[in-house]
Amino acid sequence: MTETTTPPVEPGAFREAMAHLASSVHLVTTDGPGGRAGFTASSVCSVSDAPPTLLVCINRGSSAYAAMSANTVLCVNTLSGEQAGIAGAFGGRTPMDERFAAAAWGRLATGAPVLEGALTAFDCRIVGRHAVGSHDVLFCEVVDLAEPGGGQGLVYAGRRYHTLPVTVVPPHDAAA
Ligand SMILES: NC(=O)c1ccc[n+]([C@@H]2O[C@H](COP(=O)([O-])OP(=O)(O)OC[C@H]3O[C@@H](n4cnc5c(N)ncnc54)[C@H](O)[C@@H]3O)[C@@H](O)[C@H]2O)c1
Ligand SMILES: Cc1cc2c(cc1C)N(C[C@H](O)[C@H](O)[C@H](O)COP(=O)(O)O)c1[nH]c(=O)[nH]c(=O)c1N2
Repeated sequence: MTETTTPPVEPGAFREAMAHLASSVHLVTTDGPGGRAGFTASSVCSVSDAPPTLLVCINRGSSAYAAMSANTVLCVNTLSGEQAGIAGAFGGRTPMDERFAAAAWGRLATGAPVLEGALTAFDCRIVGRHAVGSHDVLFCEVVDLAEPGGGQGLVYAGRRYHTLPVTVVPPHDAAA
């Protein structure tokens, strides 16, 4: 009997397909005994609102991985359209001190760096993790929120950054 096996999808073909998706862009930051670190992330998703929980996917090869693991806290800083430059700085190969020198930072409950002017920010404790392929999926309980910074969202799609257009919503009676 001849066995037929479906050829696996090549990583390059998967990434090519993924390049069609649009994602919000975040800086995931941490500080604590393992040191200060951060990276640009698009693989971030809401999991639950009770308790409020996000997931963050981090490549175990990332230079931020050891600090994220040791500190067990992180902040998801969601970027606005004016903050594409700092997404580049945190997107790899730039020394950590240079990444953090590119912006102003505060702190909330966990002590993880909170980006001033971020569209929104979620201060989190890492409550679970699951290794999948090259990445760890971090389950992050949200323990504090930043004041919204205002502005339009930054979107990564087609390997480029875009700013969401300003949407003018007509008043209810005008739309009737
Ligand atoms: N989830 C991730 O780890 C992730 C996401 C986006 C970009 N990146 C990295 O940023 C750099 C620039 O990315 P790009 O969009 O210009 O080109 P790309 O062709 O490497 O990636 C296209 C898309 O594939 C997905 N992707 C890329 N690398 C991945 C990985 N290692 N694991 C899971 N998904 C992955 C992302 O959705 C990305 O937008 C690359 O080094 C890429 O690996 C990583
Ligand atoms: C738009 C965009 C989106 C993402 C990334 C990059 C860019 C440009 N990178 C890659 C990540 O930012 C980069 O690998 C780290 O900064 C680690 O690089 P160093 O090891 O520090 O040089 C990334 N890495 C990761 O582990 N999870 C993710 O969700 C993403 N998303």
